[in-house]
Amino acid sequence: MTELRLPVADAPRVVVKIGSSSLTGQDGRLNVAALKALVSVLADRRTAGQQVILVTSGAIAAAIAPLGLAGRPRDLATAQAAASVGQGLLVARYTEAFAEHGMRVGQLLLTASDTLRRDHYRNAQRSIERLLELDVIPIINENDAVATDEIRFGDNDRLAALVSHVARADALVLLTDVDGLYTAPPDRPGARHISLVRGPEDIEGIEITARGTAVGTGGMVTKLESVRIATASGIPVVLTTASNAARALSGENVGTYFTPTGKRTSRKRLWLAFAAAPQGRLVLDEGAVSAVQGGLASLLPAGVLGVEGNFDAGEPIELVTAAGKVIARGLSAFDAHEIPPLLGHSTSDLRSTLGDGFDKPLVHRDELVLLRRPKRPSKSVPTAQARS
Ligand SMILES: Nc1ncnc2c1ncn2[C@@H]1O[C@H](COP(=O)(O)OP(=O)(O)O)[C@@H](O)[C@H]1O
Ligand SMILES: N[C@@H](CCC(=O)OP(=O)(O)O)C(=O)O
Repeated sequence: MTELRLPVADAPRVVVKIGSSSLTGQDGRLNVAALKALVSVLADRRTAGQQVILVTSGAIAAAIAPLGLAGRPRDLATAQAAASVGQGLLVARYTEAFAEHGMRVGQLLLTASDTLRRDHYRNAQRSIERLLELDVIPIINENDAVATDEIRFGDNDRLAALVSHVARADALVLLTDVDGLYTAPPDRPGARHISLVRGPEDIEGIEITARGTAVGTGGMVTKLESVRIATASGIPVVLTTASNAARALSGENVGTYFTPTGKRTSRKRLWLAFAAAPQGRLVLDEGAVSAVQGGLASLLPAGVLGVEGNFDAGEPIELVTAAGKVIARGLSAFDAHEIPPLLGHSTSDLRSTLGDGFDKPLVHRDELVLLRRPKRPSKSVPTAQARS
């Protein structure tokens, strides 16, 4: 075990996500041996005192053979029907496999909004908490059978990160078919394994693809999105193969380790940063960009050059530099059409000319989330290492 990985080995509560690629064989059928091997590792962790939450893919893949489908369905209706058939089969297998270790499971099927809308979030949180108190292993998948294209993740990577936030987990382990992140898709000659990532700047310029395996969804793109969500909320992530699960959970130096980049953030800020669809933009001058990036300032009309889009007060918008780079997201305090007359004026001017109610920030700092932090001055540890 390495000291760096202690937060995973000692995590009181861990979320483990296993992808479709690790649970299905070449023939598209559920690989029951792989499922049982994972269950055995998780059961050992539970016996050792760690609380375990499993986010598992595999419902659609599990239905390919029984329904006689040629491959993974591409249209939403067939994918939903396949998920409905396969989910039952999948959970039945988990129920049997955990029962062999004397453990019970509970199924939760969530949609994206269940992890982000306030009332749904609290319900999911209460439900997971109670299952854990009852010593039940929560088994979670996306509710594919009812999730429509607009509100669906499609992959389980981002769902796992949001579940880690909902469940206040201490670590997230993503299990897939590659032993971590590489500088390019691993089948590419010269691709090098990366063992440690301390922030987005450590992986700038690496090449990743959204195309996963034949049965997986999202490839490395959604895994890095998941990492971004979890680490920004203070949760360390290990990305490795399913066969390394036991070693990853006990803190051994396998796969890629992503250290936290921030502290646990509120549900509202999480939604703003990762899920909300921005309805417009404010273009900031250089002074406003530095003030906002400093992390403590609200956005005042004096530092805004322009407004784009047609949004209402309270809706999410992007804050961008004059060159169009998005630096933050926030909730607008004004309707878009109210903003142009305010631009360039100080709040005291606005109070004297337009009256109370117009002297407030366009975006209050409590409703603002930075998306890019200024670069760290230096790196002391090389992170991309040649594969041995
Ligand atoms: N830079 C990269 N490093 C590692 N894997 C990558 C990279 N770019 C693309 N990939 C691909 O991502 C795939 C895993 O994604 P996916 O098939 O969606 O898995 P899962 O079903 O486990 O979610 C790997 O098989 C790998 O080929
Ligand atoms: N919810 C889907 C999972 C979608 C999927 O394949 O996700 P992933 O394994 O993260 O690429 C299922 O159970 O089939």
